[in-house]
Amino acid sequence: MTDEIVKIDGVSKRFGDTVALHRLDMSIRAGEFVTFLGPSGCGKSTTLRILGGFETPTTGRVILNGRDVTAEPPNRRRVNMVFQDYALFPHMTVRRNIAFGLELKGLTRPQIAARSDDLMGFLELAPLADRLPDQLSGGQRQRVALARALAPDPDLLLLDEPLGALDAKLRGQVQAELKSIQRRTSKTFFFVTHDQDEALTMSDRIVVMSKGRVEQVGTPEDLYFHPASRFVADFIGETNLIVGRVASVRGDEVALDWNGQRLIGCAPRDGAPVEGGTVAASVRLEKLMLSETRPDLPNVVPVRIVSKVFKGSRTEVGVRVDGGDETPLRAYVDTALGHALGDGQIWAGWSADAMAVLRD
Ligand SMILES: Nc1ncnc2c1ncn2[C@@H]1O[C@H](COP(=O)(O)OP(=O)(O)OP(=O)(O)O)[C@@H](O)[C@H]1O
Repeated sequence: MTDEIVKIDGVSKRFGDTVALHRLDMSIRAGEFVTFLGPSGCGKSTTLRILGGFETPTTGRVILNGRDVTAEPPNRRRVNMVFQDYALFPHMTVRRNIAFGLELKGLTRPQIAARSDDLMGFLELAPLADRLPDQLSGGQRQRVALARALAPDPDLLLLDEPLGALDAKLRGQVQAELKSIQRRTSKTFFFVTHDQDEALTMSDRIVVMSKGRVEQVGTPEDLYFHPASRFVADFIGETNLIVGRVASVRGDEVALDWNGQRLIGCAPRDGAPVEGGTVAASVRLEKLMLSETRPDLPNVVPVRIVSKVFKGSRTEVGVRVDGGDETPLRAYVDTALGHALGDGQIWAGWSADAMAVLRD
């Protein structure tokens, strides 16, 4: 990779008997927003701490901008960190908080003032320059923490669940802001979270982790619409899991027998399933179409409505194959359509591309 800024080369980490991270190989491009996503204990913070130099890997190397930094302490790496609680100095003004790292680097006063002013202008903090952290809102504090971390011009910015302390509404705003700042600075962000919404909203690429191993790496769209495993399909968004028998495999196309129906889906990218075996497939709720007339789609099943849950502009409708007793399929439909659909038999349909056959 020509514009590679970080190379994680065979990195693993063991704490006594616990393997926090199995062998990890990965490359990060300059200017990329990469998110490590996974449940508590999956090894994401360990990876971040190894990149920052706060933890030494048991095996492997960390290459930063072409230089092996595995044995170097945090202050010798061009890496900076934004913490969950921002760790702003409470007795220092916004300006001093931002300037602090530059003072440690031994820059001259005019250089420090120029750099701090630049960043405060860029992040719209200038009017707040003389305030103390407790006179700021959560979103403003987040911007100061970012400005302080960006001030020494690091090659890599590490963000460990930095939005965890914000309430849901503010978090949405700050996510958009953070992504926009990352784009405008072209800095490489390594973000850690267990919140799938956050990961989908901001990342160029997401690494889904489970038990110290990478489950799947891909763009948000990739992971959402083409999850490779049951773990990823379950962890990211809401989905219908359809478990069937593999009737045939032709290239990317997999035919499944399910509930007396023949369904067509697409094979996982890392290998086709075995004919005759049992597999699960994922169909997102918004990809399942409901209509009173039979739709022209590769997957069409006759169903009856068993539940309707009002969710504002859309309604979640549960349907069951006519006469079947399997777990209902769920679909998001426009609320007006949800009202219009009656108790009689209707059709559920979806495209082959909307049905991702899963690895396990
Ligand atoms: N210093 C340590 N000593 C012993 N075990 C540790 C240490 N740090 C992490 N672990 C263990 O390593 C595993 C991975 O931890 P890690 O903090 O990387 O997970 P995480 O995905 O970041 O979880 P969380 O979201 O809860 O922070 C866990 O089983 C954890 O208990």
